Amino acid sequence: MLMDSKEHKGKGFRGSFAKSFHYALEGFLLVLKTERNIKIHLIIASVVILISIYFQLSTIEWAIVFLVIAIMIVIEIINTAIENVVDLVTEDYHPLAKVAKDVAASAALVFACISVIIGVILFSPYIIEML
Ligand SMILES: Nc1ncnc2c1ncn2[C@@H]1O[C@H](COP(=O)(O)OP(=O)(O)OP(=O)(O)O)[C@@H](O)[C@H]1O
Repeated sequence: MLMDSKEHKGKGFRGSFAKSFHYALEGFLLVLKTERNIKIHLIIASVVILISIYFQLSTIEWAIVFLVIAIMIVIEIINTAIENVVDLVTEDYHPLAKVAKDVAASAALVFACISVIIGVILFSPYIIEML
């Protein structure tokens, strides 16, 4: 059984959980350090948060803002993982490597477009009111 084999290796639940958390954090820091796109997303997210503070969004609007930011960041993280796996499989040009990377990147593009639409829906009433 899984539990038995883990206990056999001397890894209790807490030990393995702490290790998993550590590796996940390492992964996130690596993405932050190496991926240009994630830096751009974080800068845009900071600007959106400042605008949201200025307009004093409602609780549900804040929840939408954070959800959109979180989904965008998660897509970039998964995209980075896919890119690395593709590079691990082949360093040569391969049509399937191109498909995998381009399709993964398209997820970020599609959600970026959706985010803009959500942003327009969310902020346009505040902007119109200001005019
Ligand atoms: N092994 C490969 N075979 C075929 N095409 C590839 C391969 N590696 C990359 N490409 C093509 O080059 C594009 C850019 O790939 P690359 O690995 O440089 O990602 P990137 O543009 O640096 O992504 P990001 O900016 O998110 O890190 C891919 O979207 C794909 O079209």
